[in-house]
Amino acid sequence: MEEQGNQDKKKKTAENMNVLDSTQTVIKKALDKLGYPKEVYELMKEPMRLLTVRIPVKMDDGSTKVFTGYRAQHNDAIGPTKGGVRFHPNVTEQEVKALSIWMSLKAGIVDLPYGGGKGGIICDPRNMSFHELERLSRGYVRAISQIVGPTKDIPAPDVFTNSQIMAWMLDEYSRIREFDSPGFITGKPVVLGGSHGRESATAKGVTICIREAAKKKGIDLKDARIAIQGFGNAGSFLAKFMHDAGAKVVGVADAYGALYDSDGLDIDYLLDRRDSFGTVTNLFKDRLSNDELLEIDCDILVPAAIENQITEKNADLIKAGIVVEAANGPTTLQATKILSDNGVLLVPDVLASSGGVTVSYFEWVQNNQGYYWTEEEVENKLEQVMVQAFDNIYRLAHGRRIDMRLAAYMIGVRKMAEASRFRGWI
Ligand SMILES: NC(=O)C1=CN([C@@H]2O[C@H](COP(=O)(O)OP(=O)(O)OC[C@H]3O[C@@H](n4cnc5c(N)ncnc54)[C@H](O)[C@@H]3O)[C@@H](O)[C@H]2O)C=CC1
Ligand SMILES: O=C(O)CCC(=O)C(=O)O
Repeated sequence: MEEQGNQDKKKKTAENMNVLDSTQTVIKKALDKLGYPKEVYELMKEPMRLLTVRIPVKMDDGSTKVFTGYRAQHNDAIGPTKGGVRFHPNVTEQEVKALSIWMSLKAGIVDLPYGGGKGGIICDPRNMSFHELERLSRGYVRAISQIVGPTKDIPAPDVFTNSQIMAWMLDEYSRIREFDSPGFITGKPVVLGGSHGRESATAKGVTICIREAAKKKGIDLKDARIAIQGFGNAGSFLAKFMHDAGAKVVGVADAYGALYDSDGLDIDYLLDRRDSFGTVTNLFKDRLSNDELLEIDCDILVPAAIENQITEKNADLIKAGIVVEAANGPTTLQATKILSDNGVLLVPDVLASSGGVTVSYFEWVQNNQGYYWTEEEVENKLEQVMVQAFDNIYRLAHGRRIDMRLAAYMIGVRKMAEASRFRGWI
């Protein structure tokens, strides 16, 4: 089946699609607005540490394949670094670096005692067997074991990784260190010390942001029309929460195309039929393209898949009045400006998707204290954190007449800059 990524077509434009470059641009603006000297930007523009590893894996057919992986640690002035591990064919060093910076910003925004980290392996798990994936996951942990750990850098799930992969990684780490160490990783199965509510946490956080943004725009969520690009962990739970809230989910997309129904899709059926990689559209003949999904008539649009989906090519064609970024980096800077000029309320990734790392933090705290919370406790705490974070950023954006992305970066970098200064690094 042909993947519908529209990357190649988009690369031909002059628009800057380099996610690291774009992030650096906004970090610089945020630090300038906060009045920090240029040394602070020099420190923050790149991760402090990046490890590249080569992981040999015995494949089921007896051959050996060598995979390239990365772990980036952006800044550990506040505490251990933290962030997911992505298994995807398009993983690059630049992407992992940008993703680690975004994790630092998220930690600042929701006030967690962490810096940002992120990992990735160039691979396509959709074409690998269960056992090959286990060997790859364990090999990655062996390769990065020196720089990670519960007080150093704590991995978690991201695109095409899940609680099973976290379980193998935990087991491998515990074997290397010769003690059981649940706080090494989050997003684990609950029976291995995972937190209730972590699986749905990213989507819960996005749901709270949608609710708050809808209030600002005077949109009633009941009967609001929503389109979601991505039907994996973030996108599928979100579809369920929106459906349960009475909204009409009129469009969903995965890597192979999109489904649309102006009367609302049958979300329970789609959830039942989707596979573990968030694929569901392949079951239908009548599909739209991913590009078409972004442009459908709806009130709320949620990119929940990969980077660089909303660009200067399609930003003007977006009909939604609210765009909430569940994915990391789905909108280019040029497109951010176009949406803002068009009066679209854009809730940026570093805020909207921070529910995942927030509950990961709760998981780590529960592991450290050996005392576990109910799902209700987790959800109440997440609600408080997200509402506060949304309010801080919305108020700053309005007060300073800037877009919410810049406001989020200003709030996200501040504590890290202060901690780095107190440590005497800058
Ligand atoms: N899982 C988590 O806790 C968090 C995830 N995120 C972000 O949310 C986004 C989605 O992540 P998950 O739902 O966890 O991943 P997932 O692996 O569960 O699902 C990924 C979805 O994206 C689709 N997809 C993959 N390649 C695509 C392409 N080239 N074009 C269009 N769609 C494509 C897949 O078909 C699938 O539906 C990512 O940007 C991730 O970094 C952000 C914060 C936390
Ligand atoms: O749960 C975590 O620690 C990290 C989640 C993540 O990778 C992200 O927010 O992009």
